[in-house]
Amino acid sequence: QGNLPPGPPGLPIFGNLFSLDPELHTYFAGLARTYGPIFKLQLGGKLGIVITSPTVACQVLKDHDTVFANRDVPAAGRAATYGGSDIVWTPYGPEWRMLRKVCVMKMLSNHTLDSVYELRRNEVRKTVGFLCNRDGSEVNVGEQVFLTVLNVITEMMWGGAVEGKEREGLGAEFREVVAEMTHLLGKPNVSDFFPALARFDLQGVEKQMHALVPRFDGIFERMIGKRVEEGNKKSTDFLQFLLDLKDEGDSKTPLTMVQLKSLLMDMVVGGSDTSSNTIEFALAEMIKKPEIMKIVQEELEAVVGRDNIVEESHIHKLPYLRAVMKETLRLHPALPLLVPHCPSETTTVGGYTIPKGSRVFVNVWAIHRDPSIWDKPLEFDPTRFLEDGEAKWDFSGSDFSYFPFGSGRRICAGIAMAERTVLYFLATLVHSFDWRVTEREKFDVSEKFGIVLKKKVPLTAIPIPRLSNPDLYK
Ligand code: HEM
Repeated sequence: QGNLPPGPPGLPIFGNLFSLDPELHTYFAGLARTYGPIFKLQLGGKLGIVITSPTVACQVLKDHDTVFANRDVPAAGRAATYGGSDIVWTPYGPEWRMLRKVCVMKMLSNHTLDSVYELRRNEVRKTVGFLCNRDGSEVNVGEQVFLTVLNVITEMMWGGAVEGKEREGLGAEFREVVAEMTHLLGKPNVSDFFPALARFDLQGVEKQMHALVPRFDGIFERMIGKRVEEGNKKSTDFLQFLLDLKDEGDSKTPLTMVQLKSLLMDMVVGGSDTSSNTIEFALAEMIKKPEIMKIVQEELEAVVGRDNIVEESHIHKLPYLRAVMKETLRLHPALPLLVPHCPSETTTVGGYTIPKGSRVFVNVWAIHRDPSIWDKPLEFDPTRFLEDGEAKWDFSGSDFSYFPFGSGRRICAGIAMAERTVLYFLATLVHSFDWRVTEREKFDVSEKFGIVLKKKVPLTAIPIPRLSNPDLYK
């Protein structure tokens, strides 16, 4: 086994499995204080390795990137994505490269995103209208933001194919299924820790996931069937692009129907909760610190004006708001442990042996709060990302003290989309409304762990219109 990293003592057979705290990110941060920036946990038959420093993270995600650009696919992940045929779970190799290229260079490129701005705008404007008509009553902010982000994604996937009541129904259905899927993905599963027991699916995680997938698959099949029947070659949405690509089939690694559906799944599951939880946390932090909200509103007034509405083209002129997004992702990175990596061969990192097949967690949440890197790390202070910080810390993953989207080959495939969605939507919410909350909620920004981090108590607030002209809300 070589020189394995240190770690807490465990029980025979089960190792440290029974001492796992459900809030894994804080639990791991606590263990790192005792065992250092690289430590091990025996999770039944599986070795878990936790990385908690920029130096070691750099070795994993940069120096040995190709070795660690693999995944140890959990049973729930496999069940959710047609056997792991999507970008997130496909092993590093030609198929993953093809999927990534399709996604990053075509579907989520700046060019494509520009061409579908109108769709994002429509959805955001609809939500603004809805919020304006709440007549001083509370709204569940996370729910509204999620539904909007999801509508943007589905619009981009298959355009205006779904309208009216069917659309509302789909929104509610998707929210429920995404929530249950992320819950199952974040839940420790005996099948993953004792592969010999996997076929018994003792906790029923796979069974539950298999029951959820058809609810998406049915919708995907319906949309695909409709499109193929109509032969709508004029559409410029993702679905048409993917169907054309599949039909071309001339490359060495052709796109299969299963991969096509898995890509749709990645968009829905990977793109919705992440962006909407980030917006919810950002708003909650600004409600907690009204002086920051005021600066953002002043910046918006100077750039957009009170007698005008925010457009996506404004977001490049809003450095303070961008700093708010960065600071939100520093304190509340949407994927606090990234998506676990897995070395394809035994490798030495930080002087220790990391055996092939281990499950490697990079605790980006803890690095983002490390007092040896960040001044007053627990304070929400966007100014640290202005001036020198603006260039120093970006989303590219080149600085291992700040990398909320990961780094290296497996870095998030949706950064450009996430940036636009979060900045544009957040700007609109803060520009169009003042947000009033009850005393209790004013100070609450606590988190609940999951593969996607979320607010422990959903943010409920009253939107108070603040623009000069009621017509701006139509
Ligand atoms: C604020 C929003 C978001 C954050 C913070 C975020 C963060 C991340 C992180 C940390 C990873 C894992 C990196 C690793 O494995 O080391 C990831 C992977 C991924 N993200 Fe995002 N993400 C966001 C939004 C999105 C959006 C909008 C999409 C697409 C519509 C998306 C698609 C993906 C995909 C497909 C992967 C898997 C990449 C691979 O394994 O090659 N994400 N994201």
